[in-house]
Amino acid sequence: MGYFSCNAESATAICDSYNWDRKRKSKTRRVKPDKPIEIREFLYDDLVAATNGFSTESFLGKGSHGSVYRAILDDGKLIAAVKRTKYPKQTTSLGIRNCTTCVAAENEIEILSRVRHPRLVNLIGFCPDSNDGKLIVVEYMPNGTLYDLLHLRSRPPGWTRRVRLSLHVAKAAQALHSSNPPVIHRDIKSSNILIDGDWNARLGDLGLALRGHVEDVRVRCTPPAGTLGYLDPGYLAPGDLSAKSDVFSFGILLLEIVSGRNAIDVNYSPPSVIDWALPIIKHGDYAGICDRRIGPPADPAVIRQLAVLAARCVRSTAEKRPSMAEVVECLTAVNKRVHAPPIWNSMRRRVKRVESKEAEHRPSFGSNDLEEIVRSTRGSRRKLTRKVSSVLGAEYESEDEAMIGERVLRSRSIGSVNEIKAGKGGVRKSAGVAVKVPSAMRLSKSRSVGVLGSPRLVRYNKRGFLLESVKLDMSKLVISVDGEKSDMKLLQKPLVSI
Ligand SMILES: Nc1ncnc2c1ncn2[C@@H]1O[C@H](COP(=O)(O)OP(=O)(O)OP(=O)(O)O)[C@@H](O)[C@H]1O
Repeated sequence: MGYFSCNAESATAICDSYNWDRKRKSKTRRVKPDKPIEIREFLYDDLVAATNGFSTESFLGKGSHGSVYRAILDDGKLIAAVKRTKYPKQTTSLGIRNCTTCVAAENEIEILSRVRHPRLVNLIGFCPDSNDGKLIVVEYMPNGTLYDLLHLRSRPPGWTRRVRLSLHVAKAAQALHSSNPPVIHRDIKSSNILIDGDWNARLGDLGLALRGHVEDVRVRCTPPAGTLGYLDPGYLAPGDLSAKSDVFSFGILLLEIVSGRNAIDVNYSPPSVIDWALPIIKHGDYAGICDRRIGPPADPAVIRQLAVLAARCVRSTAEKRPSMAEVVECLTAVNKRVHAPPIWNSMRRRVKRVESKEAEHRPSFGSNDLEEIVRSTRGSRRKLTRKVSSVLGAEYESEDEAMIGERVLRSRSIGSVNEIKAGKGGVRKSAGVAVKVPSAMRLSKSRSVGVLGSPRLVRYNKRGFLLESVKLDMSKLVISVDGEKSDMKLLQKPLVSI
């Protein structure tokens, strides 16, 4: 027997339960009898005491259906969250059926009393005799919402955490979809994802959820609902609803997780994350949708798979979207990848670290027309050698070797410009740039350390610390070295005075 109404005195607190997992019912396995979900009934006064009279100190947040408070119960042994859904004043007992707030509260209790999962914000109990509204007691989530994590924290989460949280949400949605009868959440969004004490994501707020098969009268008669920005555009009438509407909302959430931008954000053009991200993904510029605060993940396959998955979830034809089970499978693979990156990723990360260190010191030259050349100041080669070797994790016997070492390694890691080999003088070409190279001087004279195989001009101070690093546009640049005693000059665009 399940829970039907909180108003009924006889409301049953023990309901049918662990039915989300189809595998549990597989014929090949011995099916254990389902453990009943225990739902507690709380006294109003106990909840008032547990929340210190619904005080501001206990206040956790406010949603469209009421406020949420932290409650200390069972002599401090249980910390829970109490959702206080206030009924509008004009609501009479007859009007409760038409009051969306009342329906949402009833609905949440009814569904959560039948479905339980480690990735959901599970129901602990309720208070049946509150006269001005409903009190729902759910598991307390001490680390806020995914929305806070993505948009309000000063330190944004990294890729490992983002992928892990996405997988948790997908698992929660899959659990709902695979329960019998299925549950469609209808309001998957970052503010409905709560973060528990172990930093796992939990899907909460089942106020709009629908339990039943799509052909059931109740499902067929419930008007569309959801949150703008996450709502499936194909869900215009009750009959359009399917689990794929949740998949759409999840796709938007995934784009939000990857990009760190809101589902609708007027600071972007276009404001809708889907209109903004899809053209970029279609061009194959997966890194272009990454949250700029953290940059793309070390392994490009991670962002590619996330972007492609999100794009599949938000397809306009619902049938073409993957099922939530498929989404879980895909994210499980991405999660493995992001946790155990290939060995070359560590190399890539080290090079990135070097680049970001350079960027910290980079002055703004007011021009983007710069590509890569490397140069050092006089008398600093020994220090430079040390710096380079420490960065690259290798020691070099001589300064010449160090320069060649830096040139080759940089060139490989960036992989964009041809190498210029040290040796006899003459004119060499690299990436379409003519470089006059005097013999011997490049590496043995202290002033100029030569041209490296990457389009960046770097200046060091006397102590060998990086002062500036400038990108150069190789197509507009000619570099010449005026004999053995002089430095390199930029002939066409003297943007940097050395
Ligand atoms: N179980 C919980 N544990 C801790 N804090 C919670 C919990 N549930 C909700 N909150 C906090 O209360 C706030 C309001 O939650 P609620 O679910 O009522 O609304 P919402 O999801 O933010 O908005 P809406 O009702 O419009 O969907 C949340 O943003 C969160 O900060």
